[in-house]
Amino acid sequence: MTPEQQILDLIQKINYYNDRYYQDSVSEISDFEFDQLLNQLKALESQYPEFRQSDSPTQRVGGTVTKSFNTVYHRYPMLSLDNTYNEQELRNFDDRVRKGLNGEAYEYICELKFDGISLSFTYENGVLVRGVTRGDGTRGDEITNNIKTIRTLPLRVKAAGLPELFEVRGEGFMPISSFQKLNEEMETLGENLYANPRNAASGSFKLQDSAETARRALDCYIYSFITDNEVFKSHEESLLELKSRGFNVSPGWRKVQTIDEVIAYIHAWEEKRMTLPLATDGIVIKVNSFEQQRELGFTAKSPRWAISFKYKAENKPAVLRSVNFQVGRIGTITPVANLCAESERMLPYNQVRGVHLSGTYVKRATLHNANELIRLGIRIGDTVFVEKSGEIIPKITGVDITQRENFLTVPIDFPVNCPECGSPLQRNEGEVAFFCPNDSHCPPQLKGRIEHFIHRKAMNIESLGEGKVETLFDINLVRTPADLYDLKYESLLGLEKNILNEETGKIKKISFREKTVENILNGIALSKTVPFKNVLFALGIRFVGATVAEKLAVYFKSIDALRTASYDQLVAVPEIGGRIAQSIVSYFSVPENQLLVERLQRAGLQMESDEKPVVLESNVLEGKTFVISGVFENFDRDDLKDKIEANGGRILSGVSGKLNYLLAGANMGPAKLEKARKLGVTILAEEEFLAMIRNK
Ligand SMILES: NC(=O)c1ccc[n+]([C@@H]2O[C@H](COP(=O)([O-])OP(=O)(O)OC[C@H]3O[C@@H](n4cnc5c(N)ncnc54)[C@H](O)[C@@H]3O)[C@@H](O)[C@H]2O)c1
Ligand SMILES: [Zn+2]
Repeated sequence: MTPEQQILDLIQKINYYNDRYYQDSVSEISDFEFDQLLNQLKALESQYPEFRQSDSPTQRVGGTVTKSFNTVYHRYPMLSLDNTYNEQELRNFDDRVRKGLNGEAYEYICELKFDGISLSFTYENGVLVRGVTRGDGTRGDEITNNIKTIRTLPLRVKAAGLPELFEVRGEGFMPISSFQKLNEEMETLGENLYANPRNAASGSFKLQDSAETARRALDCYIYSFITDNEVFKSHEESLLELKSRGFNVSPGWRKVQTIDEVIAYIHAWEEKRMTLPLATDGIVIKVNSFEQQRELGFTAKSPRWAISFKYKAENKPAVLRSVNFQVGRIGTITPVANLCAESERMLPYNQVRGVHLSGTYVKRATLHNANELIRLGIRIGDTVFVEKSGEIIPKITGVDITQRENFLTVPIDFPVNCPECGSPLQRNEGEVAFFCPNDSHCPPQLKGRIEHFIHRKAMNIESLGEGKVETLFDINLVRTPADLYDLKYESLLGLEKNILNEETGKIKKISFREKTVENILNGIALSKTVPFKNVLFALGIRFVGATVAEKLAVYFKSIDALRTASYDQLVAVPEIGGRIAQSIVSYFSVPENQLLVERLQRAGLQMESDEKPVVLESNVLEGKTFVISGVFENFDRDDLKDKIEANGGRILSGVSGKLNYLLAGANMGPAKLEKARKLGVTILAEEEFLAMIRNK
């Protein structure tokens, strides 16, 4: 490859990973690997400046804005930070600072680098008015409703002594405990898991449904204060002031005088950060004086007065003792490695503690699927390398072949039969995972189906959560979701079970007391009013997630129409592809499933829907956006919304510069009207709107 091709090739790769990371909240490679690609590109660009591209990822902030939110221009650009993984480069940074400041004395502030997403909050007269993501650094997504779910973020602060308009910035993050809870939930729902808390935070701050964002218990640390005119002299002063005004400033920061002290701070936190309730991926070092920050200035992508030091994920040897094959809710087989420290190789497995890695002892790591076993080429008895991705989830990264001379190793046999029910395993063409096809009798699949059924997004029987389903399942009281509707007070009262958590070794006692039983039965009774689309989702048909279930419910309107639909009828539904259609046809061809649906029908669940599909009347409003406000004569608001959509228009949630029309009824708020006028949005009366759609 010529250097030019190499440069173009790297740019293409980096752009791809950037898109996955910032838009889809997915990391396909580790941060370290990503940063190495970026460094290769930097090196090539400085060696061959003639091939440098003006829009190279070395020259700009990696993120973008999305179509799902209002785009807002930042008053002050939101930049990235230069980063390094080694101390020598940190000393080089210090040299540049010293030269840049011509021998003036200077101080640094060291802070933890929180692993989440960068957010900007604007306050007017002390009131929080806007929250925006970093986006591409110049423009971001306005996610005000979502950031208002952060409990530690003050909606109002004492304005005395502060400018009328100011901005604070911080890192929005998902605490590790929320992250683990969220992933457990995603697993029950059969959805893709988040690889780390950063990706989970990024995905959760950008949800359309703020109520769901609120449930995910996000948080934010504030680390900067920005205004037009200088209020504080230094970063230190602003941190202290932010704290005293009620902002959530992380207490770990420290002022130091020399780069050696910076390095000592880095060492001090390397292990200690693992005990924090959130993920951190390094340290940020900032020149303290604002005056000096201005002297040093910025590059196109980052300030010259700051740098981040990123910790390389700790990687340690471990011994692969055995592999378990777990059966998931939809029958997927996942190999899981049982590990121990090298010094524990000879201990019986129930006495091992595991490898100490990034703050905890690790005994297990997922191996994902059969292909991963082949890719790694590992054998039982091997010495393998383990690290935690995003410092949370342990993963095997490779094998130390040299150790094979010293220890006996044996190949891993991927099972041919389901370890739980003995059925021969299958694998669909083009998929990596093997699965157990016995979905009507395989115990973990049956139990998983019930857990999915009662989930908040399905039948919402939350009173049955946390081990109760397991209890009822194990004593054969509930083997299918339909059994829930036959439960009696007397058969539940007094039941008890101790459940062992294999990871922590702790035992949890589940007991069914009067109040519990009442709650359970009430929850079950209430679930009979849950709409058809939820019931359909609750059945847990493969590939029928919540969105697909809603589409099917709107289109077919009843379970009877759906279960008799042919493959051809199904693929004729917009956005329903062959894979989903096939899965639905197979589902309803299984006698157990037919019986289940009949029993649920008899129990009185909602098996019909009255939701109207959007029938397109015209496209006169195509590409036009609307906000509806106030009261109308001929329509209620839902009708209006339907009308707009039926004619190709789109509804936005708030007035912004991007909006085309504000549809104004009687009694609408003057503030909204005023804002629309200011932004030059066309204001429509009901009559004018009717004329528009009559002209189609
Ligand atoms: N794995 C992948 O596929 C992939 C893809 C793209 C980017 N990345 C990672 O993301 C990095 C680039 O992202 P970036 O531009 O956001 O840089 P960054 O995350 O390395 O550093 C800048 C960010 O740090 C955050 N930050 C946390 N604590 C802070 C504090 N105390 N003070 C100031 N800022 C603080 C801010 O959000 C700021 O925007 C890359 O270096 C790479 O590691 C990974
Ligand atoms: Zn099975």
